[in-house]
Amino acid sequence: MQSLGGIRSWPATWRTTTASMTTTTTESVRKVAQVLTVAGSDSGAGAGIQADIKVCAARGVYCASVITAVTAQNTRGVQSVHLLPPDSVSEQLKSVLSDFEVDVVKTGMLPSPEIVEVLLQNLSEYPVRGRVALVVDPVMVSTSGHVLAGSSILSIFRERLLPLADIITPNVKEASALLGGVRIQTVAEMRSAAKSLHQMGPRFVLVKGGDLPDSSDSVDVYFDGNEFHELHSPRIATRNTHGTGCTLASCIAAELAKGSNMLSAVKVAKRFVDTALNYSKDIVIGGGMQGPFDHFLSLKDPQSYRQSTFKPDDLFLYAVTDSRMNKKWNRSIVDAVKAAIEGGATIIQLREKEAETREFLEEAKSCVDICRSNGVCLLINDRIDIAIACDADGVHVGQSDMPVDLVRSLLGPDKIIGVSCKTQEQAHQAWKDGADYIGSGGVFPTNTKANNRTIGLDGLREVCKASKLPVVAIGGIGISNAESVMRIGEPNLKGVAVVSALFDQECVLSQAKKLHKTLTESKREH
Ligand SMILES: Nc1ncnc2c1ncn2[C@@H]1O[C@H](COP(=O)(O)OP(=O)(O)OP(=O)(O)O)[C@@H](O)[C@H]1O
Ligand SMILES: Cc1ncc(CO)c(N)n1
Ligand SMILES: [Mg+2]
Repeated sequence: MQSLGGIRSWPATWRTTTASMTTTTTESVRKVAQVLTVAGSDSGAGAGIQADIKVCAARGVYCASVITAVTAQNTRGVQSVHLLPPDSVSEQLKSVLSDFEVDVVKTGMLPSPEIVEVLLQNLSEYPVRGRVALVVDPVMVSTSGHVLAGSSILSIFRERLLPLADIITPNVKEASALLGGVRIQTVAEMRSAAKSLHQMGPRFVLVKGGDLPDSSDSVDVYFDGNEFHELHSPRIATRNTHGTGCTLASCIAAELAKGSNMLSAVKVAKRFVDTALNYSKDIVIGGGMQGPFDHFLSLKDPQSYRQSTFKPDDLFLYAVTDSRMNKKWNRSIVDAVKAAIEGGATIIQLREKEAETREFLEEAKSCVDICRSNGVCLLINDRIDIAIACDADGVHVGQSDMPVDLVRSLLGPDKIIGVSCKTQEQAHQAWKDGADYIGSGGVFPTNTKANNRTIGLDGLREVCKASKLPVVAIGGIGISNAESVMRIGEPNLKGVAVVSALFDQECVLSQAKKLHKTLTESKREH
């Protein structure tokens, strides 16, 4: 198989040629993998064009769309189907194929022989970029039993479209229809159907077994003309399987567009469908028998959204946990966090250098619940993986941890990122990289952090002056000296972060209350 380009990025000199001149620019260009889906619109957005675009986006591939039909569909079934005129389909195809560098064309609902004809015509006029380029999902009947493409398309499919296809992905009913109605009720019959379909000309065949009766596994049969592969996954008990077929085919197309070989693309796609079904097995969208699922693995219960978005004033009394201190005082992280919040902490950071990952994750999840129900943000020190896994509000990183811009790209735009800065240069960089706040210190000598240079109140003032970001002071701060810190009077110094002053104490609650009082008084005075 010829390999495809995939995502290419080259920073080298780029030459653009126009009719009148040649310019040389050193700007880098980033080519992206591109799929074109030719399919029907599903108003319920679980299948069809809408699914295809979501899958490609989820897989990091651009997806252009040519609409062949507009269906009125929901989770109860298909209410109507409106075919677009073949001329309109043809215009859409020309627009995309004449302009975009399409790597892979994926077809879904092709509801009439005339529409297949204009597709074939355009594919011959505008060869696509990759030569492994055509994924045909021969959509015919919806799971609810509605005909999306009738028997009139069978002969043009068999004779002209399938021979051009790199892969076809029929479900058992579609495989049966293409083969003139043969019985397909077992994996053995799926294998024999795959073989017969291969003789119609596609390079690879995947017969999907989502609708195979009485199977505890969901089995798909792949045939490359030589060898069979059975792809098994446990059948997921869910009503949300609408659009699995479109999703599988689009994911195959997306992986091919990135340069994958066919078998790897199919395996990734199967795993993607499986993961998405599992993630969304209990979501409720619509009142009918077959619901859509979540291609981005990110739909959430409205209750679970972050209660409070970050405000600079949240840095006022910033509590940072420490496992050694909790051990020493024989309390859990969860109890420490509860007491700190009750005493007035306005933001929490879990800084657990010694905890085992599994244990830390469980504790972090409990802390997220506590913080969220109190409207207090929870950050994780350094461990981006834990922050993602427990859906914390953000992370705090040091200068030798993962760079802030990379953290931002991993966590997305709405998570909080704080970064420790000792110098003006670091403060400038924090702003450029998209941090939300700066932690600056150690202001005073501290035992909590070994080999940590003390910057003093002067150093803190410099960092504040160098940045537009809100700053929280850290290092050796407690009830006795918090006021002297706040007195430096820089407008972006929003509060103090404390470790020992709260957690290396017998009673976290009373220390938090005292510190909160001190800070409130010093705020009133300045
Ligand atoms: N309940 C399930 N659990 C796990 N995998 C499933 C389940 N249902 C379908 N699949 C998988 O989803 C993919 C699509 O298969 P299916 O046979 O349902 O296609 P389809 O009928 O064309 O889909 P649709 O018409 O609903 O879009 C296959 O890889 C199949 O194994
Ligand atoms: C538009 C459209 N395409 C494909 C399918 C198959 O799931 C569907 N239900 N609707
Ligand atoms: Mg199905």
